[in-house]
This record gives sequence, structure tokens and C-alpha cells, in this order.
Amino acid sequence: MITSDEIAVVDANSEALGVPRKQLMESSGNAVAREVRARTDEGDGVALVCGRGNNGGDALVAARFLRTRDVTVHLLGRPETITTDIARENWDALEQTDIDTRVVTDSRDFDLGSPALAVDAMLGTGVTGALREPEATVARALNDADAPVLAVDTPSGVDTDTGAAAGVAVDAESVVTFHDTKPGLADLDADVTVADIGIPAAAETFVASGDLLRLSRLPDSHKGDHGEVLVVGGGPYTGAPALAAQAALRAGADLVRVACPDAIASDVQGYAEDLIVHGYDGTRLAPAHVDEILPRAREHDTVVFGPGLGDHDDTLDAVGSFLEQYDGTAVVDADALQVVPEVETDATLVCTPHQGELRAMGGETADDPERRAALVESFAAEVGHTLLVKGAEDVISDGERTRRNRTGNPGMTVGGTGDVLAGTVGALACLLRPRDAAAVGAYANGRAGDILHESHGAGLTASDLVETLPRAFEGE
Ligand SMILES: NC(=O)C1=CN([C@@H]2O[C@H](COP(=O)(O)OP(=O)(O)OC[C@H]3O[C@@H](n4cnc5c(N)ncnc54)[C@H](O)[C@@H]3O)[C@@H](O)[C@H]2O)[C@H](O)CC1
Ligand SMILES: [K+]
Repeated sequence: MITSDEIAVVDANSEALGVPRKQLMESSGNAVAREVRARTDEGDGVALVCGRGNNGGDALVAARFLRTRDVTVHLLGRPETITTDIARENWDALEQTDIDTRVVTDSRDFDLGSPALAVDAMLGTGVTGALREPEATVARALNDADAPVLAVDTPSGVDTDTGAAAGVAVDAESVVTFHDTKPGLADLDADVTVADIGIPAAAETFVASGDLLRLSRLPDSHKGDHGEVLVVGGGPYTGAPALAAQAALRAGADLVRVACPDAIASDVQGYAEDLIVHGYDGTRLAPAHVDEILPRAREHDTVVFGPGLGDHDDTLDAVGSFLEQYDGTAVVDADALQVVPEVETDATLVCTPHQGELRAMGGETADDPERRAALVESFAAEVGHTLLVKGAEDVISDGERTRRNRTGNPGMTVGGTGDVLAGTVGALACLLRPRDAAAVGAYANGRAGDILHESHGAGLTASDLVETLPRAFEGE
């Protein structure tokens, strides 16, 4: 099953892989025509009722594939108001043929006639809220008509994210849906066919520019609120927490604070004026600091735990104690990772190990990319957290869904890039579910590295990466 937000990402990734939407629409239209032929006889009347989006576009394509049927195309709205170029191009193409096309601007003018089959292509995954006019009246007319209804993708009026109807919905005898089934279709008393429309499997497997849509299509609850991140790091190293914090800012977080030992606080502050640094006493994280860090962590949307902490026994004990008591969202990186498999925690974790750290956690790797991805998926299920395993090809899995990321280049093996990634994912995890934050973070980091590779060759630094992140989020 796939939701409309997810299909938008997959569509855009398909386009990035060289299979554009217009090509998918051709396949969708072909699939609709196939269903129409299966449900009618030669010469039968078929009414195609088209909305102004791509759902209507699918039926406009279908009309061309139905030369053996007596087709009438009803467009709901003026052709100038068709919302997408590809649907409009298909309308324009139909207008050059002798197919009977009718423009319905007022629902009172809608005349279905008495076809053997009516095709509902008013609205698909682009629907928002209850059907407006003329669609609502036309939906009632379809429901009152004698002809059985074949719905394209989803019956119009059914919310494709919840499967519920916000008002009147088309009552379809059959549905031809694309790529994968949609929420709610299984609950309908309709015959549902899933048609393969040629979306490459890679559009789902690999993270690509379409995944950036996850950020631009955020629910209203997140508009204008991009979250606050606490970076807990530093001790033996000072640059790491500063890099993670700066990356979180560049990845869009509203506010980023660093908690680090007093002994290095001024060094961390020295990396950038806009960092907010809180020191705890001493030279490294220890169990005595956990009571001070926990309430601070709870005031942030996410915590990035690990950059530069080091692996002193006291520090690892403190990490364990923190995770046992914390129930928010945290990105765990570097030395803190080794604690994760041993600890009982209610926290939602995104762990960002490289291959060596993964093995140290008890996970397995393999040379074959598919095998490696499968191993990461089962290890994620075992530890109960999201994993982002870094490598020439990154693997991201929450144990249920697994993605692979191909952005990035060997120039990025320079020190500090892991800190940048952890900070980026920390910022994204304020907005997206863990596996999406990890996937988009891995993609954007690698893309920043690829942009820099063009200008800097192998000479890129982690700070360059931070500066380039905003461009990487702009997409291609
Ligand atoms: N990968 C795929 O599965 C493909 C699917 N295709 C088809 O495209 C539609 C989705 O197309 P989209 O243009 O995004 O949206 P719709 O056509 O569903 O609707 C947009 C259209 O409707 C108006 N609108 C929105 N809500 C309402 C409402 N409540 N009442 C009236 N009008 C409404 C909005 O303003 C727009 O004008 C998908 O379902 C498939 O059928 C593609 O063929 C390519 C690949
Ligand atoms: K429809």
C-alpha cells in the first residue's frame, strides 16, 4: 500500500531516473483502456469523465486506446484550467482527433447519456477535502446512473491518505489503481486491479531528489517550525560537536545548542559565534552529568548524541544512563554507538554507524549491495532502531523499509563528514519520521559532497560540506 505523499516522492524519483510522468501517464491510460475493454464489448458506449488534474489525464490517454469503443470524453472545467502540462498536452492531442469531447463548466449541463460503462477520472491522489462543484453533482449523477463505474486510481471523493470519504464519493464497481494499492481500497465493495505502470524499482529503493518533497510537503503542524536540536558531544575532540551543530543549523533547525565539557566550551564556541554552548563541569561526559543533561534534552525536539565524546568508560556509562532515561528522539553517532545494543531505552534512535561501527554493534555487512541492505534491515529490526549505515552506498532501514543512497564520493572520507551527517539528520528528525530523516540526510550530505567535488576535487573539508548543505537541499 502506498499513500499519496509517498507516491509523489516515487513519481519524482522516477522522473529523476529518466522515466518522466508523461510516460507513466501513458502507461496508466493504457491500463485504464485495458480494463474498459475487459468490461465492455466492441462498439459499446463508454463515457470518460475527466477532472483537470493527472487523474483526468489518464482517461484522456485511455480515450486514444479505445478506438473499438464509442467513446465520449467529458472534461469538467475549461481546458485552460487543466492543472498540469501533461494532462493539457493529452487534451490538446485529443482535440486533433474525431473523438467526441465535451467541456462541462456547469454541472447542470452534464449529460452522461446511457453508456455501457462510465469511467470516473475526476480525482485521484490529488484530492483535498470534500468534492467541490461540479464534481460533487457529477459524482451523484454517476451514482444514480444505470451504467457501472470504473474508477481510475481511486473513486473520486475518497481521501487517498485515509480511505475515508469527506462527503459524497463515487460508488465504483471496479477500480484500476496504479503501481500499488491505496489506503481504503481494500475496504470498498469494488473489484480492484493494481496496474504496473513501469515505475522503476530503483525509484523506491534509492533515495533521490524526489525525497526532498518530504520537506516541502510537510503537514501544517510543522510549517514555520523547524525544530530545536541539542548536540551532546565533545571532550577529547572539540571540532566534532561544533560541526554537527553547524550542520543542524544549515539543515534548517531553528535553534541548536551544544552541551559539552566546560574545559572545551570556549573552543567549541570559537568555531562560530552563532552556536549556543552550555558547559558541564570537567573534561569529559560522566554519569554525574546525566541529571543535568536530561531536562535540557527534553526541551529540544531531538538530541545528537556522540560527536567527539570519546570512549572513556565514564563517558560510555553516562551514555547508557542517559539512554535508559530518555524517551525522545536522538541521533546516536561515533563512540556512543557501542552502547546502543546493550541498553534498554524508550527513546526513538537513529544510529549512524560506518561499516566498522556496525560490526562493533554486532551487525553484519556483505560486499553484495542487496545482501548488505537485507542484513541492515534485519539488524535494525533486531535492535529496534533506525540505522543509517554509511558507506560508498549508504543503507537506511527501520527494520520495515530499507533504502539505499548513492550520493557522495571518495573525497568525503575526510574527517568530520560523519559529524556533519549526524547534525543534518538531527535537524531533519525534528520534522520527518526517523527513516525519512536518515534517508534525506544521507542524500543531502552526499549531494553536498558531489557539488563540492565539481569545484574542489578531492580537497573538500567538512566545513565546506556544512556551507554547501543549503544548495544540496534545493535539489537538482
Ligand atoms: N505514479 C502514479 O501513480 C501516477 C499517477 N497518475 C495519476 O495522477 C493522479 C494524481 O494527479 P494529480 O494531478 O496530482 O491530482 P488529481 O488529478 O487527483 O487532482 C488534482 C485536481 O483536483 C483539484 N481538486 C483537489 N481537490 C478537489 C476537490 N475536493 N474537489 C474538486 N476538485 C479538487 C485540484 O485543484 C486539481 O485540479 C493519480 O491519481 C493518477 O491517476 C499519473 O498518470 C502519473 C503517474
Ligand atoms: K478517480
